[in-house]
Amino acid sequence: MIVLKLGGSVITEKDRPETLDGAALERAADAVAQALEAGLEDLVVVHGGGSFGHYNASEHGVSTTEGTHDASAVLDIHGAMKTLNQFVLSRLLERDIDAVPVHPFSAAHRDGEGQLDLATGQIETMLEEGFVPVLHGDMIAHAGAGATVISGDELVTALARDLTANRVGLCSTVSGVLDEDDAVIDRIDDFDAVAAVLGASNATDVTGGMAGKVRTLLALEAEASIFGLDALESFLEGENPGTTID
Ligand SMILES: Nc1ncnc2c1ncn2[C@@H]1O[C@H](COP(=O)(O)OP(=O)(O)OP(=O)(O)O)[C@@H](O)[C@H]1O
Ligand SMILES: C=C(C)CCOP(=O)(O)O
Repeated sequence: MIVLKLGGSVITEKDRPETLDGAALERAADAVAQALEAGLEDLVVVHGGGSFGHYNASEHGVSTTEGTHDASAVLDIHGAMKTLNQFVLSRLLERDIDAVPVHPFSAAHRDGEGQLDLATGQIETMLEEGFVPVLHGDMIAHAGAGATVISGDELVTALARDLTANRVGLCSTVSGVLDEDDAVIDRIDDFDAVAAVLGASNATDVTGGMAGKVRTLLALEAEASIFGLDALESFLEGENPGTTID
């Protein structure tokens, strides 16, 4: 089974509020369709926010740790993510992929320690029935904080662990984690060894950019690959492009 994240920085124009990168999303959808046609059976797709969600969250002062009790703020952020989810679903459906939505707001929460609890029974059943579940970064209820943001990266790690994924891929706008000379780092197994080169996103981002991504993926037992859109096909074919986090 593969858990694949389509980064918001790839499928949207991250520096222009609520703007899709239509061409990039079409390319990603083509690569997914090709892999399914070639025999890939179990695939869970997660997408990030890019210019949907992050701007709204930032305007409302909400992040993965700073919550809100204002339902209209929750709906604003959740609504933006659902709009993007609808775009992703429709591009997949156009390619005859049986993609169905899973909205984390109704399927997950954090406890008082910030620990994530994500229901996965419905996702397992969707997979067994031949669907491709498509989740997204979202807002979720958070004990003691109202509701906070959950990133697609956190969802990827929780899904990979709970569904025992064989392969985990994060398709982002960069060809991997880059070092100080902008060369792709082949493998990362220690946060401190690369902390100096890990930055936030270069656009509005409430979930920590590349530093947040690497930290989250290091907590996962399975290996994960971070790569660019050019390498999505090769990842889905079984290669390990970009940076491997283990
Ligand atoms: N060392 C680094 N190597 C690569 N990218 C880095 C590095 N440090 C910071 N970045 C930034 O991290 C960004 C990727 O993180 P970002 O969270 O934006 O990706 P994403 O997951 O594709 O998008 P989203 O969070 O919207 O889903 C890059 O576009 C770049 O600006
Ligand atoms: C900003 C929101 C609501 C979700 C962000 O998810 P990410 O882009 O995967 O970090």
